[in-house]
Amino acid sequence: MNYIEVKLNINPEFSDIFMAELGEIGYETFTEEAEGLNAYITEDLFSEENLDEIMERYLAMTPISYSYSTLEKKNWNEEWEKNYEPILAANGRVRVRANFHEPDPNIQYELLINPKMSFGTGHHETTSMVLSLQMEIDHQAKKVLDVGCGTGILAIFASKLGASEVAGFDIEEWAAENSRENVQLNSCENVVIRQGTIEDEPADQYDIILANINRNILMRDIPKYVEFMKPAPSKLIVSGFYQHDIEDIEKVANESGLTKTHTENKNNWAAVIFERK
Ligand SMILES: C[S@@+](CC[C@H](N)C(=O)[O-])C[C@H]1O[C@@H](n2cnc3c(N)ncnc32)[C@H](O)[C@@H]1O
Repeated sequence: MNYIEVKLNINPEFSDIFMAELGEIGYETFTEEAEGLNAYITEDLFSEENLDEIMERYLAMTPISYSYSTLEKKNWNEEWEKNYEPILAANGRVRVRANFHEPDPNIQYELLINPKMSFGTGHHETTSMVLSLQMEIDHQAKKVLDVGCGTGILAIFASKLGASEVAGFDIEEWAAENSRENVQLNSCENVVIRQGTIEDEPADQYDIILANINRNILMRDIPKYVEFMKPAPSKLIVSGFYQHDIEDIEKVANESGLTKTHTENKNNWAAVIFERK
């Protein structure tokens, strides 16, 4: 099956919104370029009418234009591979790669992540900082929950670090599907992935909760995450917010009975470990 490559000239601030919109109508993969967003869909699902309908809805808010072309299968693979380089995290102890990259036997942990359209390859500061904070925590025989699992990268790493059971969930169905594919690629048999929010999660108690989401969702949901934490010394690792938001996040966490034990910063992004008192 050939793929259609759609080149969208849009303001990068709108990338997430367009990925969500296009994801709904069958686009599988996205690459962010200097001049906008490239989106890929199989030829049978491509419809210029659907694309125009989305463009019309956003035209009043932001300038948009697009062009498209058919990619032969060979070109498609080249395009995908060209845009995704393996990345090292946690001081070189973790390497995130796709299954078409060569393995590196010198690396302690290799995570196989084919991101499709979900966030989470380790290229983003927040993901790589959470991977690095996970290395600081003993996962052996622990129960772990990954909130907003994206590609499943943090849940997969928890399993590789020795967790006994791992659950992950994401509000987006495509992210849950992509996480399940990546869980299989990494042969992590003790990881289950669900679609939904914390409200949909079956009552359970975890030693470690990972939540790389964003400031507002964390501010709202940290008290709910605490209901899923085992008694002290269970831990919550959060990221997805800026350094200047730490104070607000910490206030909510303190009010829920948590204490900050570690902080990491990279390019203004922050990641924090909280522990139950
Ligand atoms: C910043 S990404 C992080 C992905 C991955 N955990 C990582 O560290 O790279 C946040 C993810 O949370 C999901 N999300 C946003 N709001 C959510 C909510 N209320 N409940 C569950 N997932 C949510 C998004 O769909 C997205 O996949």
